Amino acid sequence: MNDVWQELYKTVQSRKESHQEGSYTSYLFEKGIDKILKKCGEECSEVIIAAKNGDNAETVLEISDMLYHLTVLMVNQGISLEDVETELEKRSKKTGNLKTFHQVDKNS
Ligand SMILES: N=c1c2ncn([C@@H]3O[C@H](COP(=O)(O)OP(=O)(O)OP(=O)(O)O)[C@@H](O)[C@H]3O)c2ncn1[C@@H]1O[C@H](COP(=O)(O)O)[C@@H](O)[C@H]1O
Repeated sequence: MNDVWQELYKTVQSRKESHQEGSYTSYLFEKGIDKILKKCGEECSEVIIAAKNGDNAETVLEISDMLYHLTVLMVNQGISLEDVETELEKRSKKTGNLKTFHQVDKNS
């Protein structure tokens, strides 16, 4: 997964650096942040509906769409894969998080 995601990240980065004719990614960068965020929101809703319907094949497609659009968002904002990896790594060192999250829930 890491290799595929790294490859995708590089492709998306190259689309940001130079416009490519017929590229959907270039189209998103041209439209800008509002469009990118709108697509992230849409894809998230589609993941929810597919999962709620118990359709795993459709859910996999929608998760992939979402990961792609999140990757475009990351590149747009200058967030690297390593930034996310570092955060996940940091969290992986801490288990037994139920109480922490429960407290956050109660306070919100
Ligand atoms: N992973 C993806 C990927 N997932 C989804 N999509 C596109 O995302 C779009 C979303 O579809 P929707 O039906 O939601 O939206 P739409 O109506 O087509 O378009 P909108 O006007 O709503 O944006 C479709 O056009 C898909 O083709 C993707 N487009 C590109 N990639 C990756 O990006 C690489 C570069 O692609 P290009 O930038 O097109 O060269 C590809 O090789 C892939 O690896």
